Amino acid sequence: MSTRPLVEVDDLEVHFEDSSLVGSMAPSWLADRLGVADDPPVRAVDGVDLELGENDVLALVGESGCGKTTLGKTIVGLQKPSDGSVRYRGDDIWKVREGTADTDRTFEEIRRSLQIIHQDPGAALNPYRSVLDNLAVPLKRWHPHLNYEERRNRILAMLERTGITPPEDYSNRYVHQLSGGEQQRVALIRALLVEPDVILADEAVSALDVSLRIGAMDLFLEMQDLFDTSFVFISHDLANARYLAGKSGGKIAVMYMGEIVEIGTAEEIIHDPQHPYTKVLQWATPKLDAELAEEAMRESPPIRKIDIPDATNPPSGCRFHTRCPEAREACREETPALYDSGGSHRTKCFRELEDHEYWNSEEITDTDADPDEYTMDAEDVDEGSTAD
Ligand SMILES: Nc1ncnc2c1ncn2[C@@H]1O[C@H](COP(=O)(O)OP(=O)(O)OP(=O)(O)O)[C@@H](O)[C@H]1O
Repeated sequence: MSTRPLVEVDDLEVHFEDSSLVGSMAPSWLADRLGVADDPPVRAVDGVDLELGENDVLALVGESGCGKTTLGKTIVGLQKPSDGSVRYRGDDIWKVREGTADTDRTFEEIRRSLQIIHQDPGAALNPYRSVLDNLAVPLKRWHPHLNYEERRNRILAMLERTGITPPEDYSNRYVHQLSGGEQQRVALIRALLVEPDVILADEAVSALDVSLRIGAMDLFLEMQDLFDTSFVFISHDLANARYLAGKSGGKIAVMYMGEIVEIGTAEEIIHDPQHPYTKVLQWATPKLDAELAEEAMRESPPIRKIDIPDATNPPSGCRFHTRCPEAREACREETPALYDSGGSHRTKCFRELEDHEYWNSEEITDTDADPDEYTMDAEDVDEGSTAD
């Protein structure tokens, strides 16, 4: 059996020409007049290295706009990298797509193997067709040899497995007649029916009521285990990431301004966070640890400034230095790498290096943040979300 990772992300960059939305459509004189002709690109993903194994779980977490969706879409081949590569079983996805890879693998095979579930499950389903008709679509495309009866049997079996019972009854209902939770299950079945190796679930549980969220996450993990599928979960909520990575033995990757700043197991990230930004996320997720919640909320946020810098012009050195309470002059001047923090834990911070000049350089200080100004969207999950 190959020990090669299922997906390898190597020095990945996705930069969006911000001006392209206007500039590409407008004549150059108009782009010049609008002042968008030479706008720097948005660095949505900027130098990310990652590996995803077979039957693996990765939870990508970070605040809005940090690049989670762009990275996720690039991992499953829906977004073209500006630089770097994403390889599926050793083959560069975009080279395969463009016909320049030295392989027998087709892009169709890669597309089938890498699936996505959106935040709004209804978006991927036709509300005015029955559940059966909706679920027949991927089967017809990827398993054209199946006849009607075989397709129906597979769909009914999947409905039953995911708790949508009685399946005969549900299969005839229109999608718009289903609850949000039921639609999410149908979207999951739709992705699983093509037997993918990886499913990207982009904020797939965020839209659900808190009471349904744990059940939905449990179902994802059960299906992940049952079908030996790897999952990349995107969440702005560290509590969800903790639950998903903790229960599956997977990893959490914390993103900030297009970069992964810390990666490790749920235990490492939650109980031993090293990066100052991860500590901010933890502070902003009060229900993460009920015992510490009250105490933490009384404290000031572990951050100097609330505003996220401009993604077209990220700060020099460590991108978090403008907000980091631990920042020193060295952080402004030099860019940290992901350093070994023990085990599978890696942290992009000079504080991991005992002998780095960081320790002798001057502290960066400015105004303290007011806790009431802190606006990060910290959605709660209930007590049951505590993963051990
Ligand atoms: N097609 C695009 N064209 C230009 N800029 C884009 C495009 N897609 C994303 N961006 C920008 O790239 C950055 C990262 O966006 P992305 O959606 O990946 O972040 P995110 O962490 O998933 O955010 P959210 O949690 O709000 O979905 C943002 O500044 C966003 O405005």
